[in-house]
Amino acid sequence: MSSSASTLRKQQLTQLLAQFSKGYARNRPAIQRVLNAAFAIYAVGATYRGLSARPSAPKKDKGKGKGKGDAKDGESGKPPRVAVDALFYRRLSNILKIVIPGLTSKEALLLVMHSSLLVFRTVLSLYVANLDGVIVASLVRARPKEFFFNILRWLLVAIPATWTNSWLNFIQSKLAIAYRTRLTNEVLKQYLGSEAEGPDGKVYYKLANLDDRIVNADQMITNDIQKFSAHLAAIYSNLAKPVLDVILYNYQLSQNVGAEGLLGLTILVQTTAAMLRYLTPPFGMYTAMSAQLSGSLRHTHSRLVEFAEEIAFMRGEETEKMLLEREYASVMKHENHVLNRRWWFGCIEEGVIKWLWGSFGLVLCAIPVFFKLPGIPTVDLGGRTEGFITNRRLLLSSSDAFGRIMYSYKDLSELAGYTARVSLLLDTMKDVRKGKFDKALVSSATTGENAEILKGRGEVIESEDIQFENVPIVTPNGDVLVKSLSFHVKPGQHLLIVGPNGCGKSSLFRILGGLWPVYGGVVRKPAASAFILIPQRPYLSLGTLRDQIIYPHSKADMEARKITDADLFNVLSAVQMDHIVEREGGWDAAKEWRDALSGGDKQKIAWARLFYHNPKYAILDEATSLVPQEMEGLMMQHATRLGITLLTVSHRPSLWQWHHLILQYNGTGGYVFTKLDAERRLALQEEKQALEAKLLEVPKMTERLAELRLLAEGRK
Ligand SMILES: Nc1ncnc2c1ncn2[C@@H]1O[C@H](COP(=O)(O)OP(=O)(O)OP(=O)(O)O)[C@@H](O)[C@H]1O
Repeated sequence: MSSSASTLRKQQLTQLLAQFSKGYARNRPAIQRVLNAAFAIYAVGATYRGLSARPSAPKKDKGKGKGKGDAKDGESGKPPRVAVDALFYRRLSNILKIVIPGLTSKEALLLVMHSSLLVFRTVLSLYVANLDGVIVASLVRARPKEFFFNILRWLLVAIPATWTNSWLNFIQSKLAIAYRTRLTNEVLKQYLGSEAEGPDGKVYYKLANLDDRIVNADQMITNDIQKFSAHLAAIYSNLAKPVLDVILYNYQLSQNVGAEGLLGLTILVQTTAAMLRYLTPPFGMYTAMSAQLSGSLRHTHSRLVEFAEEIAFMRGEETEKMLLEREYASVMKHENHVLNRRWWFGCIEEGVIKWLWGSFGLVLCAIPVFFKLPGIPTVDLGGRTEGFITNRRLLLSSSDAFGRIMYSYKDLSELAGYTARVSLLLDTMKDVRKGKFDKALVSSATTGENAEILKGRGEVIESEDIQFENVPIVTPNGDVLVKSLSFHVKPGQHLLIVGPNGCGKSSLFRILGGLWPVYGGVVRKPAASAFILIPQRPYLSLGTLRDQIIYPHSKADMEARKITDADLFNVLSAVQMDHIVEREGGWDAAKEWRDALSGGDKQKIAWARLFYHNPKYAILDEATSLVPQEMEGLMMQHATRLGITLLTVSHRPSLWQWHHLILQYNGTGGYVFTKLDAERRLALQEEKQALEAKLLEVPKMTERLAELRLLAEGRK
């Protein structure tokens, strides 16, 4: 009884299975369609999930401004927090708005061309995969005519294929250049924002002096932007094309071997891919760190070039070498570490992507050979070979495309690294333009009255005169040099500023020039264009001799002012430098003027520049320290004759006679502002010096007196 029941159950089961396979075979085309559609959705979804943001790590620096945390991490030697996360996509989308400003922009057009070519290339590849199978089949079937005809087709396909690849590379490079240009233009616009923008300008100065976040802006603007652009241009083809390829190749493959096999293969590939992704080292962080370290090394080298003379005289070679070696060693340590991680990751990657997935694929290609698939007719040896070759090629292309999606995660991480660097630059510039600075403060800045001063903001009002009313002088790191400074200078009244080193004499000029913020009180002053500064070591630009005198004007500006070379010659005569026109080879001679002129000559050229511009006010910061006294007198006289009001910092008493007012700092936060009676002051100075000289004699005289006393007493 029981055995007949089990036989019945078996029969029922067999019937059920037969019904199922009949039903499956009947509905297979529909099932295939569903599986294919599911695969396409899955491929896009998996790629999206793989590339989409993981939640950013929580910020430790709560309360600080946006971007500050990253910046601090980046520049303080700690690894910057860089990953393919929400923060990366936010940063990237901000930068994308700059590099692709609109749908009708050149960049958008290039992207459309690029995408069309990518699709075209995939279609060609599908055609070539089929052709490959057909060629081998004609070989196996020993049909020479068919074989040669197919070879001809192969050669004909090569024409658009090679053309497409060349075009793709060309357009990708064009895109990289276009991105770089957009980004560089935007950065330069903000970096060198003109003074017409008022307090928002002079970002290059503020980045270097008022903020600690960026130590090597030059490296970021040149190298990092270029690398970012190249990566961004490449990532599109590295991602878009493989995703398209995976879908199209797999669709074609599923037609040949059945969507079921493909489903199994996908499950296996995805499992190993997840493992691979888990093992991927943080390449984004490595890239950002690498850029930061090499920037720092370059910065140290550029300091050596800039201060070569000073270092040579100080015999500082050993110290500089040590500094350079230390920087280089940090770069190398990091690069070696990255290299090691790349090495072992490369082994695992190739093992999995090429070999393991390759074996899965071969099994898949064998399905139509070993199993009879419903809906696919039985074929001869040639047909089987054709199918195998085509499938294998499709599979190789598909696994190559999938591999590229995997590899592109690495590219994406690197792009995240460069995106972090470029964003740091853009964010810091934005903050600096808004007057938000991030600088290490001195300890006194956070206590008592000083902290109160730092919280405040003063008022700047445009006026003909220069008037400070209760204005504190505060350094960028929060050191309060003078708590409340008040003085008033009218046009024509030359002001002399004196005081011990580091008391804030030049800092006053930085406030006048709009470089440092005003923390309190009221500053009345003309626009920054009414000032010309002559420092002790004047700046000489790249360009011709003429450019040195008229800087920052161009020759066109000069001509627009109706000034000729003959006028410039007169300007040079005023500082007794007219001979250099002939000596240096004419007005259009261009050289490195920093090296071609002596220290005193540079100061005289800067004075000539002052006479050319003829501004309302001249700021002279030890501007005559290297010229003879009689020359100094001539230059002062000429400036006064032109109606330029002088604001002078100098330790030379010979300059006193040219000034009407004096602002004297005492070095401990106090000051005296008064009329300068040069004659009286000189007389007092002379008397003081005479007394000091006499005082120096006192010990000698005391000693001699003691000797004389002994002699007088007859003891010697
Ligand atoms: N960019 C800066 N960042 C931080 N501190 C600065 C900066 N520039 C100047 N200081 C500080 O401000 C203080 C005053 O400098 P300032 O150049 O005004 O001195 P000074 O009176 O002109 O001295 P000297 O006669 O030696 O030229 C100094 O302690 C200096 O360290």
